Amino acid sequence: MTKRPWIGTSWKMNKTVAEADAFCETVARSPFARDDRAQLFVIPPFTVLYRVAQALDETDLIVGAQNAHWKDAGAWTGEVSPVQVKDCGGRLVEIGHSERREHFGETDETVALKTEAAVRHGLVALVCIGDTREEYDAGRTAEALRRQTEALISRVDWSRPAKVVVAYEPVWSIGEGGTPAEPGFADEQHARIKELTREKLGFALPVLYGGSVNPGNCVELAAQDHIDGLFIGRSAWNAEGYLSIVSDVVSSLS
Ligand SMILES: O=C(CO)[C@H](O)COP(=O)(O)O
Repeated sequence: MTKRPWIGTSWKMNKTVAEADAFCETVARSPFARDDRAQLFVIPPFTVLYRVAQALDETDLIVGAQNAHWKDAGAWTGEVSPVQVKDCGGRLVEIGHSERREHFGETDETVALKTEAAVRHGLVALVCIGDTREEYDAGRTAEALRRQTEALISRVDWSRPAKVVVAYEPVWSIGEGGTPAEPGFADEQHARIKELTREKLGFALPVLYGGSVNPGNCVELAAQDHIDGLFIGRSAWNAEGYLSIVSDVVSSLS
């Protein structure tokens, strides 16, 4: 069966309004703006979420937010709710990125609450999990992934349609100084996560790989049996870089 990979990027805390506009213009004009060989997605910061959703409205890209609270509204200064994300045109919420776990107190429990809320509001919950350098060095990758996977699925009402996608992002592979996971190693972890979700839910959740994806490793990573797509940071912040990875991956899989 031919794969239809997810290929997307989070801009993290980057891009002005003008830079966001330029990215969207390039992507919207490209042949990949409407291409059913891949599911493209882009996750801008909140400051331009509405604008990016509008700019990409005529394309097949999914636009999402980098976080959303578990409550619908209320006295939660500095937070944004899933209702507000939807209102801005967001269709996806990224949850539990390692930078939020490390710097903003995100825990397995808040990830579970946010995943449940995003799903309840019909959003795609893109939930990031990953082993830290210490866990990896101690041979505790499997244990870390089991704990985080069990948490993320724990509160969702699976008797209703639920759109949940997992991103395996080894913490040691992310950002400047990160080491991309070897494709074979990544594939083994993806297989593990998928098997665990199958065991618990009766079906396997899609699992994307993230962490130093670049033009040199994207094709091999995307070709792995259990890798359902790529979640890219730095190499996709420039629209041309993003589209070139999309083009390479899509043509290698077609
Ligand atoms: O979230 C990520 C993808 O948007 C992830 O942190 C990977 O970042 P990168 O190492 O800069 O690709």
